[in-house]
Amino acid sequence: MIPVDEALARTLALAPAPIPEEVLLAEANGRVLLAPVAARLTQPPFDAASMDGYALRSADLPGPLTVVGEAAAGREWDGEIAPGQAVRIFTGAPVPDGCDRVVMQENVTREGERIAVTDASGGSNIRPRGNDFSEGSVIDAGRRLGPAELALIAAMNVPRVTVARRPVVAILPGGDELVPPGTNPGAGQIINSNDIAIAAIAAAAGALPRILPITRDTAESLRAGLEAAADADIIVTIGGASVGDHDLIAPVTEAMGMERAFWKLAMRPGKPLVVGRLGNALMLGLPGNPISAMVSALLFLRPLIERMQGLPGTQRLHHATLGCDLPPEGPRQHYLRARLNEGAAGDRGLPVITPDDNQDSASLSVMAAAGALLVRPAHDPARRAGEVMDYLSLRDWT
Ligand SMILES: Nc1nc2c(c(=O)[nH]1)N[C@H]1C(S)=C(S)[C@@H](COP(=O)(O)OP(=O)(O)OC[C@H]3O[C@@H](n4cnc5c(N)ncnc54)[C@H](O)[C@@H]3O)O[C@H]1N2
Ligand code: MOO
Repeated sequence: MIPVDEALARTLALAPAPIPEEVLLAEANGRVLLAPVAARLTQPPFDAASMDGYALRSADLPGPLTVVGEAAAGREWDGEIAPGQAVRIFTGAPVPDGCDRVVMQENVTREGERIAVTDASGGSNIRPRGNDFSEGSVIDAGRRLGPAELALIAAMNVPRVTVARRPVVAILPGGDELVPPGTNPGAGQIINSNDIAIAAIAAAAGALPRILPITRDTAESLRAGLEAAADADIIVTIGGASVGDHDLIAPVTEAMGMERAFWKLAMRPGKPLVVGRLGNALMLGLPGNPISAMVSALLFLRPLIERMQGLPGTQRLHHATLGCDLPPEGPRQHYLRARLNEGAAGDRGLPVITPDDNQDSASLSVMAAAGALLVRPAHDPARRAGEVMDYLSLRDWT
């Protein structure tokens, strides 16, 4: 069994280079930028008022002054004021030449065209030209676009962006015992619940998941399922990854010519994970136990999808203070379902993390209640409450 870090390195080494595609900005949320974006203009393009009020010369304060015109957003006043003059101005309007200050209207009294400033304290209330960005300013490639980046690129007057194509992930649940949610399970049958979770993890990482029909525990059925998935970028099977007589992933994929990167790793849960290349696709054979499948997907599928979009695909470890004593760890790196208490500030203000007593790799209720996976390296010595430990958040699945 290889260690988790080596297994992840071998998985990421399989990732093909990201494939660029151009999309409208309106379709780019959540996508990863593959080509840098350069601003086509300077923002703001002119010195702009940041308050509704009067534009004037500081030297003339406190007045009285004469209002000689009006400037609004989209309607500039293109004169130049003389000493003793002011221009009525609204937020976003270009500040007329000669003015070095906008006094907000609450600090001004006005009679006819005459104003006097009652309070001249405060700043200039002028946003200087280029205060936000200048023409040619660059947003680097390699970051995922969210609302703030989209607005910035739009303001830069760039309507289309080059992003990574979303990898297509075919998901193949397998097992004679599985029936879909909403059906009446017969004797020995259980509800297929894994595919939906794996699809959600894949989608959150930026992929396009496609759930395929449940395959049966025969080599023919599994082979047909794998063939139906062959044009995906990544094929993810669920179940049958272990060594039982009905666990067909290893023998069938081997017979189909899979180049294995590894099978089995020192990880708990998730030991039987198999990863490799099958035809033109990459393949991850996840273990069937629901928590094993989800943890394997978080640790391997998510980084692989990220790497295929040009992101690093590294795990985002956080720190927390342990809420209880723990016995020494076994030979596999352990990802324990744990509750995170952000309110109870532990050492250095870190949240307090406490693993659940039930670490069964089939217990979905524990997983759903957990906010975190506490990470314990293989052979980690006994730990005392109060020690600082690593964890993966289950809140930011992306
Ligand atoms: N002799 C050994 N037995 C097992 C070993 C081992 O090393 N030697 N490893 C164990 C570990 S660790 C795991 S994890 C499991 C994984 O087994 P498989 O990948 O072969 O999974 P299955 O046997 O097909 O299923 C396990 C369990 O999960 C349920 N399941 C499967 N698919 C779904 C689904 N889509 N939705 C909901 N539940 C699903 C299935 O009914 C089983 O209960 O092997 C151990 N055994
Ligand atoms: O590792 Mo299995 O993944 O214990 O449940």
